[in-house]
Amino acid sequence: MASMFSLSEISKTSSTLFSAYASFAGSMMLVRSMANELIPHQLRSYLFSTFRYFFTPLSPDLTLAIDEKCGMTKNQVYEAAELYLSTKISPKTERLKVSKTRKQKHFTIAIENGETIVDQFEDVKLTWRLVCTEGQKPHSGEKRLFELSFNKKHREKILGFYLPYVLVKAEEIRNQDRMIKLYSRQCPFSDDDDDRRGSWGSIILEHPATFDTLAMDPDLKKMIIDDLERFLGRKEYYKKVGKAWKRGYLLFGPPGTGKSSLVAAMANYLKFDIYDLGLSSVRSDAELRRTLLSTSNRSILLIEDIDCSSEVLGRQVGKKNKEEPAKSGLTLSGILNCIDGLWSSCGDERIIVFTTNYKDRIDPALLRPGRMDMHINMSYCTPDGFKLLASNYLNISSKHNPFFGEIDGLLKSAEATPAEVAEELMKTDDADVALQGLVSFLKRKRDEDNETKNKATDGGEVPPSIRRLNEIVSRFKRLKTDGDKRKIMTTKSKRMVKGGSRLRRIPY
Ligand SMILES: Nc1ncnc2c1ncn2[C@@H]1O[C@H](COP(=O)(O)OP(=O)(O)OP(=O)(O)O)[C@@H](O)[C@H]1O
Ligand SMILES: [Mg+2]
Repeated sequence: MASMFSLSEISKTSSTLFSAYASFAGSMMLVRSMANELIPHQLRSYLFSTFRYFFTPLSPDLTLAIDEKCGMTKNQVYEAAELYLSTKISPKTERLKVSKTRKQKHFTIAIENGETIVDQFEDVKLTWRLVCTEGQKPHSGEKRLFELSFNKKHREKILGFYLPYVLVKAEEIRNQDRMIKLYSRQCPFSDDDDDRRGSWGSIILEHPATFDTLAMDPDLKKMIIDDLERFLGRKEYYKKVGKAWKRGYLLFGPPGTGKSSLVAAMANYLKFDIYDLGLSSVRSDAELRRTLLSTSNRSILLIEDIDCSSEVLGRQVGKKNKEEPAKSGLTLSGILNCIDGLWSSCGDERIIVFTTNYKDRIDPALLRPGRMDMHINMSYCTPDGFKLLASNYLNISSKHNPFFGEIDGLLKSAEATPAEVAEELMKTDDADVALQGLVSFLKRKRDEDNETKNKATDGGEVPPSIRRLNEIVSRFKRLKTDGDKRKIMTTKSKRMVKGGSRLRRIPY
């Protein structure tokens, strides 16, 4: 056919095309290498980006790059995003990273390099993407960042509301998985081992007490929870009024009324660690300062049985035996000043709790107005307290139960602690038998109380030393049966062993 090219013509055309392309490519390479030689690097990248700007269609999206680090420190937004996104993983995600340390309760799940997650915030659709690249400098390791893309018109909303929302959500997730620790001071067996003195050892606090399981006056309980909530939300307020962001509680009441349980409930509620400071092991102000400085924010500093500590604290004043060196150079007001001074200059979200069985015996410095923000009286078991314990321990309510009325009446005339009532309720699974046992126990208690009162009226007031002895005996009886429940919180726990003439705690 006339219109058809002959084979030789086709090969001629293609060889012409090829040589034209080769010469074009050659000239481009030449131009490029000349440009590399002649145009400085910065100008070159500017020209390229301008070129790209004019020749690529305008994107309606904005991408925020959220680097893992800000210089040397961790980027809070990156950390929060990592946690937040672990709850947003969709079934479409193809690669995930799973990890767990020995002490973590749950697996940590995170997306892998290149994976994307789509999130919705009000009417805005957002896309998160994890990008991992090799660091540019040798040994600089992997560089990780999240890219967050969304429509440009939502910039204000995302920066002003969405990212703060991610930070809050991440904090909530962190708190859910956070394990609360109970710190105690490590005390070396040799008094000369100064290096280890004052350092803290910790175990995971697995005390089950919560505000729901605590038998106490419902109004008081609500007041404490409200107080804690208000405290947590008042960071700016404390700053404004120029006060350290801390709160002090003095818990007082007879043994077994739930002081230590309340501290555990507070810690569980706030997700704060507890630092249990046994004052008897602190030898000097310097040691105390060092010890307190190594406690962390969002924690409760617990000083149990402060009335007993005052004996330790007073030793340097009333040293009876001149041969025996003073073990403590501390006074309570010295300690309080140290705590005040340190915490007004460093540390946030601190709670201090002192407990005592005898409020009337403690140093007036502690009771001075403004020192402890709340004085909480943990009292004997009330009818309301009993109802809660019955529901928790036996899963029964007051409805149609013939024992409840009688027990309510008995609780008004006999002083029984929640620990004693709980002890009776735990004796058997049969609710009626347990309640019957509690009735007999309360009657016995009431008769004993009356007997003591009668003796007091017959032969004058019971001397304080006898009263104290009675209290110690009843406390001991309770301890013997209730010991295993107390082992975590109390300072008189199994962690103590006898060493020489003193009781010493086993370091963790
Ligand atoms: N108010 C309460 N509500 C619920 N359980 C309680 C309460 N008080 C005591 N218990 C029970 O008694 C046990 C001992 O209580 P806890 O150690 O809290 O008393 P405490 O007031 O600290 O005593 P102590 O003055 O001897 O240190 C708890 O583990 C708990 O089982
Ligand atoms: Mg206690």
